[in-house]
Amino acid sequence: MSTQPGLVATDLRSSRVGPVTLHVRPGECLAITGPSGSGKSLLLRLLADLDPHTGRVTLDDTDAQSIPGHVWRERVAYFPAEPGWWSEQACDHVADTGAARTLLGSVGLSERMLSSKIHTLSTGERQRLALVRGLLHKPKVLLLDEPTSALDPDSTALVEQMLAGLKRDGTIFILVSHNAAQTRRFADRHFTLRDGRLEEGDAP
Ligand SMILES: Nc1ncnc2c1ncn2[C@@H]1O[C@H](COP(=O)(O)OP(=O)(O)OP(=O)(O)O)[C@@H](O)[C@H]1O
Repeated sequence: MSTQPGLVATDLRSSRVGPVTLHVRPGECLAITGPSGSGKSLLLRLLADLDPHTGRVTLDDTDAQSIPGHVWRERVAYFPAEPGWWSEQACDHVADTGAARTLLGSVGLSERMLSSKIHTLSTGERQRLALVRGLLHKPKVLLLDEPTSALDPDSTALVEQMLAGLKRDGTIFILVSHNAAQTRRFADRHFTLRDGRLEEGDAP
């Protein structure tokens, strides 16, 4: 049994962010707000071990440095505000179309979308497809960077509903969002990133 269940960052820092120390427990969502350019995305990238840093990050006592980077990022998945694509065909990004079908439906997308080319999809469709792509690995931590910025209110509600189910099942969330109403709805604790450091406060 882990002695510190959840995601723990200790004295995490890079040239632009930190030191940051935090502990997010299973089923908890921590929201991070702060001015544009304050380093919110960079902090998510440090937690996903995508950029050079010092300090330590563990998930259920497993140190990020003790397992291969791609395995860490399947468990601690970073969803950037602008997802990248490595193939023109949508289906190439989804290994298990059966599992994808249910997830696509839950965020208001049709399975037919998998036969589309990425550049023909709308920004909001790409945003939801990127979410589905990452969720197929069943991550224990979701690092969400403006996850519904391109979505209309109905699609946003669907995405939040799907994410709330994962949260109830114990998935950990760190949500970066300029959408104050969304962070109030979804997050349990609220932080602002100021001068590279996290300050806990009230819901915005
Ligand atoms: N790869 C990089 N190399 C150098 N500087 C970078 C790099 N990525 C980001 N920065 C800089 O670091 C700072 C923080 O960027 P970051 O993307 O984390 O901001 P943010 O708080 O997420 O902003 P926003 O709310 O606009 O998304 C910015 O000044 C940005 O220009």
